[in-house]
Parts: sequence; structure tokens; C-alpha cells
Amino acid sequence: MPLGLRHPPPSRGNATRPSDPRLTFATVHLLITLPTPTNPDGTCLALLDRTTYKQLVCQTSYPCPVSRPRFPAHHIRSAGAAGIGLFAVRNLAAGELVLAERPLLVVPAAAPEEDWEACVARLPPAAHRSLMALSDVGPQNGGRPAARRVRTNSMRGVSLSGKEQDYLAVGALMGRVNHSCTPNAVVHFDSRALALELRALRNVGAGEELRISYCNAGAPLAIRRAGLELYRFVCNCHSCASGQAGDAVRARIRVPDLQFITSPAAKIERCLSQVMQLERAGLEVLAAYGTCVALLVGLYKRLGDFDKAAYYRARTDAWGLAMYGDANRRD
Ligand SMILES: C[S@@+](CC[C@H](N)C(=O)[O-])C[C@H]1O[C@@H](n2cnc3c(N)ncnc32)[C@H](O)[C@@H]1O
Repeated sequence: MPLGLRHPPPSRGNATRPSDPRLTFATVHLLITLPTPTNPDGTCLALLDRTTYKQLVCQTSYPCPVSRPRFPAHHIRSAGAAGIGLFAVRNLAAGELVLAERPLLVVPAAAPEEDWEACVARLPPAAHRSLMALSDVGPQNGGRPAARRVRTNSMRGVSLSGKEQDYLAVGALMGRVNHSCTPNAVVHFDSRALALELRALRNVGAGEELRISYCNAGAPLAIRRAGLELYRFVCNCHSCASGQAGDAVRARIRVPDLQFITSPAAKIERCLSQVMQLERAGLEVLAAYGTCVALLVGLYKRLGDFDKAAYYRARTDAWGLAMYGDANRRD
């Protein structure tokens, strides 16, 4: 049963509640935020079920303003064979916010594509143009042009209520971020601000392209390739180019079992070896990396080396910030 859209069409204006910057219209399923002088963060059309809608708008101080990096951090230009891409304009530290934007559209992944299309058709004209200007993989995988754009340019696994992970969010700028199996950036969703946030996962140099992973970066090559078929390109990142060697590195990645190691120094050595291996492979995106860095904090503390403990604490914080954002921190 298609979701939403059996309900009356939404009002685009804010005539009914002009003083409420939070939302201008809601049936049980549709929410549209429109920019106002006090809330300039752009239009988002979200197709929601009743429970998620309530959870979203009942959050304290919803919607928070969309965060901005202190200084501009990105620009968009040609990335050669990958089309358009997003590049760092200055050095970025791990965990740093590169870009945040209110998505143009948020739809349930499980909704029929006709519902996605109906939502796209209801976008205000400027938002509609932005969405339709995003990359189109062509009709080979099926679907109509609007649905294809949603499918290939959306961030997946978006959780709006903090529980389920089943929404797709399309951002006009986030839709320009290319893929790497060894990503240097991560996108997450801040439900309080109704915003997508892109953060650096490791230190990134000025001029470097920011890339996220469209697939499970920890999976073997064949599975990553299958996951990327939808996007109709073959990844040529150094991990993919190294073929079996990349798989061998991934097979060796695990959080070390420290239970039967008695010497703290030996425990540290095991964790450091994993951290270095993951950094060499460019796989900081894997949970094992965050766990090993966090383990080092406690291990150095136990050894009485508080400088190193503080160093790894800062790196754990930066990693948590990159992976989960400020609002979604799990600690
Ligand atoms: C979400 S869009 C990214 C922005 C896109 N490059 C553009 O020009 O708008 C996804 C599309 O970008 C291209 N792409 C992304 N990452 C790529 C990569 N690593 N190598 C080649 N093409 C890539 C593919 O065509 C893919 O379908």
C-alpha cells in the first residue's frame, strides 16, 4: 500500500500559521519546511508516517538551525570521470563539519517509487529544479527520471526518530559527493535540525576531494562491486585497484581480543597495530577503528601515560563526531 499522498495536497504557503517557522503544513504524512527570515535553512518535503512525524516535530527545539562550518570548507567542481564532486577548500581536521544542508526531500525507502515521484512533483519549483539537476544514471536500472534521481543521489539509512533507519534524504549539495571504498568523509542526519551533515573522517588537505562510501566499505571487493551496480560505475579507488590485496587487509581487521594478554604494553601494541593497519588502508570508517582508538585511551591511562591517553581521547572524540555528528553522539 503506497504511503501518504492519499491525503489532501499540502499547502505550500504559510498562510495558516504565519508565525510558526517550524512547519507550514502537515497531513498525517507530509511535512514541508519553508525558509523564513528567522529560519533560512531551505525547503524540505518529507513523506512521513504519523508516528515518525510526531516524534520529529515534538523534539525539544525542533527544528534547530542547520549548523554551518565556521569558515567555508568546500567547493563543487569537476572530478574528472566521476562527474561533479565536492572538494575541500582548506585543510580540514578529523571530525570537522564540512557542510550541512536541509535535504530537499525525505522519503521512506520502502515507499513505492510512484510516491517518491509524487513527492518530487510537489516540490516548490526551485527545489524541484535542484533535484532534477542531480546526476541521472539513465533508464537501464528502470524507474522514471525523478525516482532514478532519488535512488542514486540519496543518503540511505536515514533515521528520523532515532530508532528506525529507513528513510532516504536527497540534498542538493550532498548529492554531489562521490564514492570511495576508503572514504575520507561521512554523512549523517541530524533529526533535530532536519539536516544532512558532512564531516571529515580523517585530516583532509586543501584541494582534496571529499568522498563518502556508498556501500559497506568493510565488505570484500565482489560485494562492494555488487552494491555499487545501482550507481553504474566501477570504483577505481586504490583499495579496489589492489583487488585481492584489499580483501586480505579487510580479512585481517578485527578488534583484538585482549582478554588473555596480561601485559598492558602488549595490549597497546595489538591495538596500535590495528589502528595503523586501518589508517594505512584508509578504513577509518569501520567501527573497529573507533573501538581500537577508544581502547587505547584506557590502556594508556592504566599505564600512567596521561598525555597519550589524552591524545587518543581527542581522536576518539573526533571519530565519534565524524561518524555520528554532534547531535547524534552515542557516548
Ligand atoms: C550521487 S552522484 C555523485 C555526484 C555526481 N558525480 C555528479 O556529477 O553529480 C552519484 C554518481 O556519481 C558518479 N560517481 C560517484 N562516485 C564515483 C566514483 N568513485 N567513480 C566514478 N563515478 C562515480 C556515478 O556516476 C554515480 O552514479
